[in-house]
Amino acid sequence: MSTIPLKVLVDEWLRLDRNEVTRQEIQALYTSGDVKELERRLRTRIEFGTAGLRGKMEAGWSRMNDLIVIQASQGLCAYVLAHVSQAEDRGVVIGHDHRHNSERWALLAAAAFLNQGVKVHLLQGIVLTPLVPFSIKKLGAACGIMITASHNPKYDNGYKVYWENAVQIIGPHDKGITKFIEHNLEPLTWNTDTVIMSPRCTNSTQDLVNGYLDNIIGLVAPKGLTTQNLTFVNTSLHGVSDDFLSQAFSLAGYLPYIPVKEQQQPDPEFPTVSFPNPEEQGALDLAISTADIHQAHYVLAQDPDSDRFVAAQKEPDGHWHIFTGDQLGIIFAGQIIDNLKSKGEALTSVAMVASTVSSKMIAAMARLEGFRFEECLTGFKYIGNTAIKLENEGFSVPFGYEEAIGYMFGSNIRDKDGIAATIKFTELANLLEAGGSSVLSYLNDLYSRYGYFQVSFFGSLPISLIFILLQTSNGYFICNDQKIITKIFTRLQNFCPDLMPSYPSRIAGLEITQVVDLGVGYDSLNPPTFQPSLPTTSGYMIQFKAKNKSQDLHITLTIRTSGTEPKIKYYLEGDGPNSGLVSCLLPAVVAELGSKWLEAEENGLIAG
Ligand SMILES: O=P([O-])(O)O[C@H]1O[C@H](COP(=O)(O)O)[C@@H](O)[C@H](O)[C@H]1O
Ligand SMILES: [Mg+2]
Repeated sequence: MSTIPLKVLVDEWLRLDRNEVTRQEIQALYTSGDVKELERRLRTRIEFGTAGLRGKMEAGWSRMNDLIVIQASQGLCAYVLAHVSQAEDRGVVIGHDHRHNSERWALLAAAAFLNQGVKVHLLQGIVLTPLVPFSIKKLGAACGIMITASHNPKYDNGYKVYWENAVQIIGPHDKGITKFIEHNLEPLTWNTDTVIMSPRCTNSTQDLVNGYLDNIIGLVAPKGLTTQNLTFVNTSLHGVSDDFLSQAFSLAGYLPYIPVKEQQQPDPEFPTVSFPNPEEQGALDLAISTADIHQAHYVLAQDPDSDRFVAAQKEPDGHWHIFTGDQLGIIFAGQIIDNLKSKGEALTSVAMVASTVSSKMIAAMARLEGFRFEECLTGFKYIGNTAIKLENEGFSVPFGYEEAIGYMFGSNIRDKDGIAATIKFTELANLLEAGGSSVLSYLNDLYSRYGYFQVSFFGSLPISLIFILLQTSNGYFICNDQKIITKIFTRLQNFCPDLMPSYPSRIAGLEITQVVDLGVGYDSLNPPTFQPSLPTTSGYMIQFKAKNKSQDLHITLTIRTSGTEPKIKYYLEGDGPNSGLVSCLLPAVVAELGSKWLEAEENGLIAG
């Protein structure tokens, strides 16, 4: 589209779009001569990112709207018909969350599939994301769609796509589907009125929800084995989880949790949080104050589409410890390994998966316990597909995780699941309570068994009291301008203009010893091909390893562009024999990353 005159793009939009609101948006921008905004909206087409299509709900090819949903569904349907056997009758599973437009887009997607003769398994009512992969597997469907923007701001919405293996799509399907979308741009139907009445549209939502909950209950010990002395507060962050979680608690035999009333019901306006992302600082404030009022022991939280999970524990001094994504990953891995060991099961045929930007603690556990650990690219689609690959090699894969508070349990859902994680966490907390312990103590126990890993910073201040050998510090910079992002990464790839490629050679007094650029497929330590062991990824992603020989300090620093939000994310892990030095080093690395590498001030980046 790069050479097409803007007027042609405007005319094409007005020719195809039948939604009066979005038509008017483009018309008004054209009438007022807002070329800049029209360029932003119409010059490029929205692409599959970390979790499908995701963007602002407004008119334009680069945004989320009716036309984009129809075109994406038509292209996906044609691609599935061409690549999946018996796709017509196996059908597509379609679910949606509670966001503005979500139900309408689920129906538009359903209409597109029905129009091409493909059966639709419509999950009716508001559902949670993990129900889609569960249903695909249960029904043997050909693919699945979930309309959600997960944790993004209220103005956004999205379109997650699952393949027949019930995992979100990766290459080559993402590129293949994109091509098919480009060949199916002419909308064939806008009619959603007949979808539900169609004989090819089935509704077994209640059975599927029951099966989904049974599956989760199957992950925990039978009723009656836990004490009930603990009080839990749960927040759904205005998302979809409460209905499902309350049922799961009851089926598991747990006493009901105390919901954060103001955030309990699905609300597309997300009125009490500016970002409904449980990873954001402050997102748990209301839950924590509710927990204080009720003298609760733990706070539990799911993200709005209920595929992610976070928790906090009240410490004896009254301070709340919010577990990081890596800490929860380590805790769940420990819980599963301990459980398998208590049953006398051999661990040699067990495998676990984590993304390459997650802590390496599970690798340390795997070495000591003798199970297999495999890392993969960022994004749960890679974790799910890696788990299936390992299963095909004969391993059982009871757990996988990513630092972005995503956890996968058992083999029936190869995706992260906030309800399953909440139930497993609650089971563990109750079990530990029976032995006079707590989840935080259990984490410390795991540190001393397997090594000392800890996320320990609040801003730049170390807050952990745990003795640390290896520490991580993750964060991000907000950047809304793609051109600035390109400029920043191009500069990093050409740091010394005389050398090609030439990445930075030092940071915070450490010497860079290895650069792996997964955006271009380059590993400085793998001559002569310089091919990295992980595949290349769309967007930017560069991993640096650095060391200070004299003080025996090491860091791994990964910088990447988010595929769901306008952010440059960084993931930093450091180790050395002197934990005090590591504690001082990490903020110094973050500071230099911001000021010198990313030139945050000059580029108008906002640190998160
Ligand atoms: O939004 P969710 O809960 O589906 O989560 C999605 O986005 C997260 C953030 O991705 P990024 O770092 O590219 O922004 C990913 O970690 C996750 O795998 C993906 O499923
Ligand atoms: Mg989510």
